[in-house]
Amino acid sequence: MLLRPDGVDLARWREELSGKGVPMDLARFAASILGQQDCSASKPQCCVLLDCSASDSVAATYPALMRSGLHIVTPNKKFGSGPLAPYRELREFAEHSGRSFMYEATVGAGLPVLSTLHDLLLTGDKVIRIEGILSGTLSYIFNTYKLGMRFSDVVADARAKGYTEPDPRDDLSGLDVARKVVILAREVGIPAELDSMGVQSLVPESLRDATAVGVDDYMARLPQFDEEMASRAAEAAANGEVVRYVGCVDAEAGRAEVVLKTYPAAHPFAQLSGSDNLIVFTTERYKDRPVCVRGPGAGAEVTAAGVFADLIKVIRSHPRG
Ligand SMILES: NC(=O)C1=CN([C@@H]2O[C@H](COP(=O)(O)OP(=O)(O)OC[C@H]3O[C@@H](n4cnc5c(N)ncnc54)[C@H](OP(=O)(O)O)[C@@H]3O)[C@@H](O)[C@H]2O)C=CC1
Ligand SMILES: N[C@@H](CC=O)C(=O)O
Repeated sequence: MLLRPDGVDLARWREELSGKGVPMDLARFAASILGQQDCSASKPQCCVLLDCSASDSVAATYPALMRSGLHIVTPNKKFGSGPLAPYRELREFAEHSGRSFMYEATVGAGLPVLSTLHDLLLTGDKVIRIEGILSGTLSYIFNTYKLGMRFSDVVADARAKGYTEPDPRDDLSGLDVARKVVILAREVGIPAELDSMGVQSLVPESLRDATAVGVDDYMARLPQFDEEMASRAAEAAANGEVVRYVGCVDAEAGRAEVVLKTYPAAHPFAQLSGSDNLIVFTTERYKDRPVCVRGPGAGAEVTAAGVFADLIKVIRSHPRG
């Protein structure tokens, strides 16, 4: 892993590294590693791929990289919510080979969501239901937006704060929440696939079709949705309700879904602030008073902390690689 020295400009640092032949594309880097000898045999130290991109092509290299001896730490949801068969194979390979696949930051960023779930399962608890506000971006938008504001301004603000995905369409379409729900559902044994998840988009058809335009064009077209959002929010407010985007895993029914619902203003989902996530685990052990994990669920600092904690765990549990 290469760490940028304090005070060095990112662009200049990148230029310097590529001048020294350091590959800056993770997928190409992966290919170059695979061209070498078995990583675990050739290097005594712990080798970890730290994928902090949102790239499908980097995620596709995980199985081969793990077979070559690397551990994988990532906040990237593409592999964990990708096709089920390779996902299961990688988890099984990791289990038998002692390689680690660590992905805490894929759900709730730095919040202990997956580790809490793992500990509940590890100690014999049975999950009944997982429900929550799983998007820092959508939470921020709903918590910040007030009548009279422009919806598009609040989205731009969330993007500037580093809460959105590299492509904010993933957040506004509900796809990012659906990915997190797939990851959670698989933890409790539901063979969830992203394609079969019912996802309700926050933005209208006309904007959803804008796949051909780039992110900046999309952001420029977003004000077209301002009026519709204002009338939707006004309607909910007139009924004393708020609109929230919620992911739900019903472990008993073996079902997972993402829904846009209205809640009374006193509901815990309506009481959040900023980019807060709130994940509620109802289990056999915690049936009457479920376990709740709450806190900021997006942003560079908290996400980096989640990734770093995973990295430290890998290094500690594999001191010799
Ligand atoms: N932002 C957040 O709050 C959270 C993010 N995540 C996840 O973290 C990941 C990163 O998100 P975020 O930091 O917000 O996104 P950014 O767009 O800020 O950063 C992504 C980085 O990945 C780099 N990148 C993309 N493809 C490659 C590649 N093939 N090889 C090397 N570098 C590459 C990009 O470089 P370049 O700019 O040159 O393209 C960019 O620097 C995503 O998977 C996201 O889902 C998870 C939890 C919270
Ligand atoms: N874009 C995501 C970032 C974390 O996964 C979000 O808003 O929650």
